[in-house]
Amino acid sequence: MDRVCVIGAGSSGIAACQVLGARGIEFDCYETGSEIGGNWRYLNDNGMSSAYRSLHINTSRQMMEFKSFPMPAHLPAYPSHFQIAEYFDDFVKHHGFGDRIRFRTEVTSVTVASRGASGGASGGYSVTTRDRDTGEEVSRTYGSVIVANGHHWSPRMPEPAFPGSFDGEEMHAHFYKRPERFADKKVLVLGIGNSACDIAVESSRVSARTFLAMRRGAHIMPKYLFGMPTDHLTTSPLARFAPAWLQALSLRAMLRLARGKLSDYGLPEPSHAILAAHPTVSDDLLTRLGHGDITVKPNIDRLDGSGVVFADGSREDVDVIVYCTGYKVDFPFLDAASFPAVSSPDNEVSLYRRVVDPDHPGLYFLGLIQPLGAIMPLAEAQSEWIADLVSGRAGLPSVPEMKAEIAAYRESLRSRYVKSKRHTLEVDFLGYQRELREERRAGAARR
Ligand SMILES: NC(=O)C1=CN([C@@H]2O[C@H](COP(=O)(O)OP(=O)(O)OC[C@H]3O[C@@H](n4cnc5c(N)ncnc54)[C@H](OP(=O)(O)O)[C@@H]3O)[C@@H](O)[C@H]2O)C=CC1
Repeated sequence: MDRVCVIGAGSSGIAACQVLGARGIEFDCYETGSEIGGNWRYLNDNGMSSAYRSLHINTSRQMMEFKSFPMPAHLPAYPSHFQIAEYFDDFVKHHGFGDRIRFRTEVTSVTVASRGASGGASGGYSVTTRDRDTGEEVSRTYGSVIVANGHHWSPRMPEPAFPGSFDGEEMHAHFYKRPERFADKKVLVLGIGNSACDIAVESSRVSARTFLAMRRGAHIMPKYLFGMPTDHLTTSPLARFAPAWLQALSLRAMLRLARGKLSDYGLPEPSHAILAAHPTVSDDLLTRLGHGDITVKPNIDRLDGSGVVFADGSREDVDVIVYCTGYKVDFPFLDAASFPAVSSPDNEVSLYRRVVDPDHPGLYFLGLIQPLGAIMPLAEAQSEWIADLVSGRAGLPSVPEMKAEIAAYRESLRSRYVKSKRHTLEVDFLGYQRELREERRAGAARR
């Protein structure tokens, strides 16, 4: 069996390492930074973590833990990034594969190798790495490559850029770490995703004024409903067996009961259905709005020197704009022309069951999903399927069948979600696990 290359030792990469190791599949894992944990390693020296000092995950501990190593019960329902990074360290120690990760080693290119170079069925892939300390570049050939470099690290600024010019400071959420920099300033936070809400809440505690501008409303979900983490309700037996419309209806009723109308807090009522957008989870936002410490605004219309003019024609003086406008799906080591399935500037991804590039046998993408829930257990389930494929325990359908599944998935996104570059990777936490289980069964039958 060919040796496997795993790119990245964040939460998805380490899930792959664990599964490959347990199946006796040889692998090398390359990580640009000095430690594991990816996004969850605050101030990661790979430069790719978007974590801020106060970050706590917004899915519950039970939702995010790996099946092969549950999170300790003493951790809170919503652990901090410090606790999550420590849990990942313990996960790697527990499974004993730390010595297989080559730290401070950046993958600079992955290209299709000439047929036979790896001894595998396909030609395999030539993976070039650069040692960050010595600068030494090495190329090795692998039959299979698992790409797990994350999709929340490459900042996406507003597109197109807003007209006009701004005299103050502009920054993307990726670079935000602590609120002190906003002390006594007039801060404008753009977006209504999870970064925008967390950053606006923090800013509102120290700033002179905080504005939160958005181009549409969002159904703000609390972290707790009826005394339990909200995602315990969304993975309850009702959610397991009820159709999507019934889940949405009951969630809407529960939110209305517990939280009231969003317009009561000064937020625009969303024009989309409740599960038609990636959830924005925040308890604190509504309180900060109620305290009058955050002022809601519509989208920016234009930048105007010392301030900003909004879509409703109002103008405010602003010192700092924080663009919480999401991230690009980005693979700097893949040439866009050679790997079009993952190279769309609009985050469109064409992968069979969100993992397999039909035109590149042996190339797998891990954790390249955006669940209504946590990525970690899904990356673990994807890794089990990839291990089936690598070890020959499962086979894939034909290329046309895979492309038909991709087209059907894209169509399902179009019909369900608000059109946005942030809704190209969405999967249902439970439904996607079911899908992978069925795929593994079907794959085994194809051998
Ligand atoms: N505590 C946690 O666990 C946290 C998790 N996260 C996760 O990280 C990921 C990234 O989140 P986030 O950084 O919030 O990014 P998102 O992509 O989720 O949200 C981007 C926001 O910016 C808006 N936007 C994009 N472009 C423009 C524009 N040109 N003009 C106006 N608005 C614009 C989007 O609006 P539209 O919908 O119209 O496109 C959306 O409201 C998500 O998966 C999120 O759940 C983030 C922070 C904390």
